[in-house]
Parts: sequence; C-alpha cells; structure tokens
Amino acid sequence: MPDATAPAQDRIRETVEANDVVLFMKGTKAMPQCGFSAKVAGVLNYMNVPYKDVNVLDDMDVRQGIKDFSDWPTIPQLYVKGEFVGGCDIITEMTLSGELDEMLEAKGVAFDKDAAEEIRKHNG
Ligand SMILES: N[C@@H](CCC(=O)N[C@@H](CS)C(=O)NCC(=O)O)C(=O)O
Ligand code: FES
Repeated sequence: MPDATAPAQDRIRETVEANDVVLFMKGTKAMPQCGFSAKVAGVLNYMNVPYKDVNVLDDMDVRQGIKDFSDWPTIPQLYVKGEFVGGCDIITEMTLSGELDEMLEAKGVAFDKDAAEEIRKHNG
C-alpha cells in the first residue's frame, strides 16, 4: 500500500489505480486466513493471474475502508482495472460460467486459459 499515514480511502484508490488486479483479502495469497479469501486467491493463483494481494487484517482502516469504497459489506473484494468485480460468491460463479475469463480478456489481463478450463472441468 502507499504511504501508510495517508487516509485509507486515498490509499485504497491509489492501490486499485496502480495495479491492474487487486484482491483485498484476509491473509496473503500465499497464506490466506479465511476460506472465502482462500477460494478467490486459489482461483487467481491457479489461473496465473498477476495480482496484488492486500491483507486487510494488517490494517483495520483498510478493512473498514474497502467496504465503504465499494459499498460492499464483506471481504474478499476483487478489483480489475480499478473496478470492483465481486466477492467470493460472484467470483466463483463468474469462474464457472466463463464470465471471469471474458472480463479478463476484455480488460487485457493475461491469465492461463487452460487452467480456467481445468477448474470448470472439475467443478462443472
Ligand atoms: N458471501 C461472501 C463471503 C465473504 C464474507 O462473508 N466475509 C465476511 C467474513 S470473512 C466478512 O468480510 N465480514 C466482515 C469483516 O470480517 O470485516 C462473498 O461472496 O464474498
Ligand atoms: S474470517 Fe471467519 S469467515 Fe472469514
């Protein structure tokens, strides 16, 4: 995150503007601390999507601030190109429907299409 002393809304905005894909989550992409965060990070990791993980458990202002930013009450929250996409339920649904692939392609974010197909094959 940018300057830790800046207001949370400013830091959040800077972070989603500076990174094509950002996942606000509990824990880290390598060590998620909640099943909902683990599920979304797991999909992104498996699909080889380059993304920044922000651990909201490290900063209570960001934990609350991200809910205000998106007007969405829970963590995880995925942002692509500055836009809020969804939480665990939405990302799971979009992964299985192929919508996530379409959205990433439309926004020019690289990912492993075969891995996405693998997820669908095993969860269809
Ligand atoms: N149905 C939600 C599940 C996520 C969820 O319920 N998160 C809760 C528990 S981790 C949450 O963020 N609560 C507020 C908080 O812990 O700050 C989704 O699709 O993302
Ligand atoms: S931390 Fe308990 S459900 Fe996410």
